[in-house]
Amino acid sequence: MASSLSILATLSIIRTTFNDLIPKEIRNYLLRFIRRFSSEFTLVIEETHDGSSNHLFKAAMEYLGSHLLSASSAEGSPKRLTVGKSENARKISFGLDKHSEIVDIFHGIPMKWRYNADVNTTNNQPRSESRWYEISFQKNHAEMVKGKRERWCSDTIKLDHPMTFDTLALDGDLRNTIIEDLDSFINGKEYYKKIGKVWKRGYLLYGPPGTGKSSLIAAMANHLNFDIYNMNLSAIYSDSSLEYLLLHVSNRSILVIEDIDCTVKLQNREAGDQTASHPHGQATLSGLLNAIDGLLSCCGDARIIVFTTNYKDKIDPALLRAGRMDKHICLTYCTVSTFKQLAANYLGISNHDLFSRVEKIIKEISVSPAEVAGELMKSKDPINCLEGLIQFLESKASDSEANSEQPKPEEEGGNNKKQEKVSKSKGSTETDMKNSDPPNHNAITFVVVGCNSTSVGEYTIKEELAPILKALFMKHGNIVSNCSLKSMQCRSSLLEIACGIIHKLQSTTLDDLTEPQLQSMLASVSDLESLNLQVGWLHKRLDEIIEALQLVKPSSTLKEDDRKNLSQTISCNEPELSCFYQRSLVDGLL
Ligand SMILES: Nc1ncnc2c1ncn2[C@@H]1O[C@H](COP(=O)(O)OP(=O)(O)OP(=O)(O)O)[C@@H](O)[C@H]1O
Repeated sequence: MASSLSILATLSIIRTTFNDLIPKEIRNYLLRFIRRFSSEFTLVIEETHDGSSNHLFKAAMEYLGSHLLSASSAEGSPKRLTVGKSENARKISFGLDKHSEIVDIFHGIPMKWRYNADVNTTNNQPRSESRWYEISFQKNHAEMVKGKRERWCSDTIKLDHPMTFDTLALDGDLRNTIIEDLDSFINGKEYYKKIGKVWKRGYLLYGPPGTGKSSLIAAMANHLNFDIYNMNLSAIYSDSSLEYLLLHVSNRSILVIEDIDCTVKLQNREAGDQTASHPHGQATLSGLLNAIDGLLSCCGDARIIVFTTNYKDKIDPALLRAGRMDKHICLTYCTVSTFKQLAANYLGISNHDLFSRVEKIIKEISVSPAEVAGELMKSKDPINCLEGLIQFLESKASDSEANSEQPKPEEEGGNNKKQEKVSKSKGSTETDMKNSDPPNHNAITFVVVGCNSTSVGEYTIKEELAPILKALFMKHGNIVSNCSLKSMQCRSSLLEIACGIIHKLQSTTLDDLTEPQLQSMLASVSDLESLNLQVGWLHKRLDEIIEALQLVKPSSTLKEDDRKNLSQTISCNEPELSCFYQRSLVDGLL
């Protein structure tokens, strides 16, 4: 199976490139020409392409490296193979010797692989070596191979985008914070090695549509000179396909999984049926988690993985757990500062009499940078653009005024999902979506989830917390069995509080937690204990996290001497401790 997928992958990438480079008419002509005069079709994959290294060549090499030994037992296979192990590889890999061939069977079709190498000379002096693979198969199988490849083609696309940190409008310190984070990651190879952590970084970008999540990814890639691989999870039909694709993401690249909340209904790890929601099967949550923690981790140098979502609350907490997504970055509606940056970029002006009118409305309504950028692109004349923008903003303001006068479905007791989405994003706008606003660290939302409930055994709990409750029961048993409150409804609510706290810990890094937040969680846990819930383990973990927080946060109330004492007691230095807790706020808890 893996072998077939690998061939599919390699061929599909080749086909994508072939299709990209050669116009359709010429392609059709070439195919007709080949069909008329030859019974064999050959694809040539050279080591370099357009002056830079060819990913397809690497993919072919890796595929052969891991499959040659088994294929070489077939009759007529070459008697010589090359063998080696590169610095970052986990196992030995094999290669075809120069000018040798091997036949691999794919869906019953023989595919002939040939490896060639030639020395280029100038004035009879050897200068460089050209290497290439040839894959040949019978032309009458072309349609079948095409059909099999189709679904792969859309899965992984390498993107080029001109956005940079100079052209991306970001509020306040966000730009510098992100650049510093990227730089410290990219320069941190030795540091990661020293602390025994895989050299990878995960970012979660969240915020309403059009606030620049994709643009930020492009700016990150351009800053680091990384490739971008955009993966559409809903088009991946199995974990092994996912695994294969991830294995073939090159080093120094950003793997992007956009709209993680809605592109795919990843099955929960506890759910047994992994194919129910898709007729062809589907990548699972555990497959993705394995890929992030395992595969992606061990095969290569610097890797960045980025998830984007419009609704952070809808993401499975397991994906948000600290250590998987190291940084959560909130992108927000347009502020005065982002508007000024956009005006400078698009219109080349840093001030104008009309600015004050734009700024006044922008402060009052939620408008995305994409919407503002759209207006600023409508004319070459700055005044026309600004007047158009003011008109647009005014009509948006009057629309939102009219909407706010309509009774909301929730107020009417309705349960309309679409409306729920709208009111949720409006809520976010008013609270934490403006990236200029300081984060409200003391406002704890334990349960930041939707309103659908589900049953876990005899208890009813918010759908999003169900996986946590199941894991909690597995590890700690029925913690409410001795509870002094007897009704299932009350017990369910208490379980929801405990799960809400765990959800919060799972989805936050130590950097983003404050002592008052933790003290408030601790107070809730003490209340639960006073009602005889068995949550001593959670109490203990919160105590540990508070200690760690005091140690790693210079702004905490701990005096320097206390900090040193604490550091000695825990026998861990500050960066180690910070790093440890980034990934293990909840490790072992469930
Ligand atoms: N912060 C920004 N600075 C400059 N341009 C922006 C910014 N945000 C959005 N834009 C413009 O709006 C367009 C759409 O933005 P982008 O696709 O990055 O938003 P998004 O948050 O990824 O949207 P979605 O959630 O719908 O995928 C971009 O191509 C860019 O031209």
